[in-house]
Amino acid sequence: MCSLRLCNHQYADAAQVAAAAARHIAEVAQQAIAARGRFQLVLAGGTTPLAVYAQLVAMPDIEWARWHLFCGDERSGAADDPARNSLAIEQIVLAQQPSAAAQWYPIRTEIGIETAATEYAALIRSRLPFDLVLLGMGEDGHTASLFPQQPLPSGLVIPVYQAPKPPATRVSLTPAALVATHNLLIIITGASKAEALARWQQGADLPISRVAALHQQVTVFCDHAAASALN
Ligand SMILES: O=C1O[C@H](COP(=O)(O)O)[C@@H](O)[C@H](O)[C@H]1O
Repeated sequence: MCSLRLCNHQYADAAQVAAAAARHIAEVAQQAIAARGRFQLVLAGGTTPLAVYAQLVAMPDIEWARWHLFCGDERSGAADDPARNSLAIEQIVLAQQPSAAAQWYPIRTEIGIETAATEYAALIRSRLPFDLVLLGMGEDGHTASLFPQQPLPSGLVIPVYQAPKPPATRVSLTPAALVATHNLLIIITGASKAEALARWQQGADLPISRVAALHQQVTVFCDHAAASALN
């Protein structure tokens, strides 16, 4: 058990976090499909979740044709830009599990971030609530493309300008959209995240803490390295 109240599952390393997160997601998927006939999953960007996705596609008994895959945020660029979160998801998930492709909803930043944000808001409005939103956390406490020192956004999806982490222009689901979900799972690994995780524990006003505070039951999986500065 980790001492951050919300960090309720601590594992030895990033590989164990990925395995546990994949098991958790698969369990929630089974329950959602039994209850509602489909599983609506919002995928996190960045590098941390890639090992989770690799674990998921290798799992037997997953009904990929019933999985509906959304993105929590996207970086601007062409669809095949290596910086795009969607490209990694397509290469890891859809290349292995093509039956999920018909229910795959990337944020199309190639059409421009304002238009893409408007388009994605219209798409998800009719799909809420999600079944599970998966989030990572950056070294500055950002999550999705919600960065510190930005005004609290309204609506469901926003264009982001001047992000401190490249690329500067992005599209992000807002806190209101990210918490419109039955389950919220946050994964945090590595020593480079330790300071931000400790700041969250101490009550700092970070995007990750703002989002987590809006959901009643947040699950956080972290590894020992990320938890190393917690009290
Ligand atoms: O830019 C982003 O960063 C965060 C954290 O990424 P990671 O590589 O440190 O895991 C990620 O959660 C977000 O979706 C992404 O666009």
